[in-house]
Amino acid sequence: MDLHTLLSHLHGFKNIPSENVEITSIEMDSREVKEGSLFICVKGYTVDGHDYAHMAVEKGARAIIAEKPLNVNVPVVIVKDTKRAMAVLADSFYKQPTQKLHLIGVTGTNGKTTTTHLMEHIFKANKKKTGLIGTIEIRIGDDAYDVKNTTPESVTLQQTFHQMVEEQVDVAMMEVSSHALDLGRVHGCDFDVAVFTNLTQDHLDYHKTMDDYRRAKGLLFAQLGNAYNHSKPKFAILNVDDEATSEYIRSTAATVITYGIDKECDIRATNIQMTSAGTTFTLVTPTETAEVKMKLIGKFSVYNVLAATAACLVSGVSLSLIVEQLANIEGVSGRFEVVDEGQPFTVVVDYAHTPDSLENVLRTVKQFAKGSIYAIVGCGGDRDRTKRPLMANIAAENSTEAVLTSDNPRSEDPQQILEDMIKGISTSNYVTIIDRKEAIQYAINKAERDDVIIIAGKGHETYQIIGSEVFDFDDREVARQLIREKKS
Ligand SMILES: CC(=O)N[C@H]1[C@@H](OP(=O)(O)OP(=O)(O)OC[C@H]2O[C@@H](n3ccc(=O)[nH]c3=O)[C@H](O)[C@@H]2O)O[C@H](CO)[C@@H](O)[C@@H]1O[C@H](C)C(=O)N[C@@H](C)C(=O)N[C@H](CCC(=O)O)C(=O)O
Ligand SMILES: Nc1ncnc2c1ncn2[C@@H]1O[C@H](COP(=O)(O)OP(=O)(O)OP(=O)(O)O)[C@@H](O)[C@H]1O
Ligand SMILES: N[C@H](CCC[C@H](N)C(=O)O)C(=O)O
Ligand SMILES: [Mg+2]
Repeated sequence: MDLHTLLSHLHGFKNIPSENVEITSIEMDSREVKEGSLFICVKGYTVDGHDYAHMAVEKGARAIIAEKPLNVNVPVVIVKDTKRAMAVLADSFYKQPTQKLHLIGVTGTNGKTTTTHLMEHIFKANKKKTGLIGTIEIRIGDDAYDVKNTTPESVTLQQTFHQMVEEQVDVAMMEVSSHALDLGRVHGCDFDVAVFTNLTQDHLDYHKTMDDYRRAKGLLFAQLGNAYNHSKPKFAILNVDDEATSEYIRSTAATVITYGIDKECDIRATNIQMTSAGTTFTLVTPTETAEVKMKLIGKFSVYNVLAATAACLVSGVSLSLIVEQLANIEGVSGRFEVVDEGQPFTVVVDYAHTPDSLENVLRTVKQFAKGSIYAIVGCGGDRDRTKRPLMANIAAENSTEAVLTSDNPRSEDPQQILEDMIKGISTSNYVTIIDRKEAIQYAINKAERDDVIIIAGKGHETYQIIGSEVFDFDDREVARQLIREKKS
């Protein structure tokens, strides 16, 4: 595509350079630039992409998009906000792929990965080719690709949608993080369905206040229906039991479908019965009622199932197929994943890394545990510090013994993170063990028949980030090995 055609998609933009050039790719990282690239300079949190413009030109960039004049010998197009321009240009370069897909976006503090994976399972059973973008990986059909972020930057995102269109994907579902909404990564995406799971504390390092965080998530619902194709019906699927929903209802032009448990709504679960082996409930929609039986447990799982069900229903899947599929869903990698080596106690690996998710998961364990509960918990470095004392307190209050340890300390001192955590605890039922493997070993050595060990925070992650080094570490593998050692 040539530069002039590409720039014509920047609405109202007049500052078009006289020289036209052929553009063969869009890049925001100078290291990725190839002959023919358009390089977009983005001011980051670590460095400023403008400082890499020369390197980009040396590597073959034919034009630059920047926020200030640059002394280089290729056309420089100056815009106010390169990130937002990048999203629009990427959408145009890849020929508006989201207009050709049925696109479902899921936002909320907890449950995004779980909800999108439930939907993927149901759509696949409905014989649709699926695309999935989120924390664990990108999937197109059955092919998986690694990801760096839950919601990728716009260029990667649009390129992924383009690949999905090429591979004839029918329905795409993605997690939309608050960072992505705030940073304009999904600007220009034509969502057909937007789902809200819940809003509780997280990411206050980035958003500063809960109001800012709530507003960022709300952008998904405000954006819904404002994009290109107004003739297609748009749906906002909202959790009626969450306080933020009333604001999101006001901010969207789409048809609102509410779901929940406690309050009146369109898609509701009643008569919820739970054992350690699974959950049953009656699912009531405006037109149908069905009995759901599933292996997932916890009230939070019922919410995720309702959200996924609502999104599938408005996308044309029958309730009978949804209910049939819910019965055989095993769960999502690293979410309440049981490590079973035949030991007489239970070990669960879970991705709870926020106060609310930790409380939900520990309360669920408490409901069924016959013996002691060991809660192994850490808090990420370079992330929301205010959640540390809250999470430690929740761990101590809802367990027999909390084992506080490291969870990706990154550039921070792990000992300091533990000290931030223990400030929230007023009881004495905790130990601190910096080394995560030793922490897991401590609990496994202590566990007796019927006890439950919950290893929280890392779920599917297969690494531990200490300083700038990334070490192999998989809670499930470490636990498995230690259980075997204990048995022998
Ligand atoms: C805070 C944040 O969002 N950071 C993202 C940001 O990094 P950054 O601002 O540090 O980038 P930078 O290193 O300063 O680089 C600035 C620019 O210079 C360019 N550059 C840099 C070096 C070079 O040699 N040449 C060059 O051109 C970079 O490509 C970039 O365009 O841009 C990177 C490139 O896209 C992202 O990968 C990175 O996400 C990091 C990994 C991250 O941890 N983000 C988290 C906070 C995040 O976004 N999380 C959300 C939510 C997670 C959830 O709750 O599920 C997510 O969606 O993942
Ligand atoms: N609906 C929910 N409400 C509260 N907690 C939940 C809910 N669903 C899952 N959880 C808890 O949160 C953890 C993370 O779930 P999941 O990965 O689905 O969330 P996410 O929103 O994708 O998280 P992230 O922001 O890290 O991508 C789970 O392991 C579980 O402990
Ligand atoms: N997407 C979340 C994941 C946190 C997972 C936890 N293991 C940590 O590293 O803090 C984040 O980057 O804040
Ligand atoms: Mg996720």
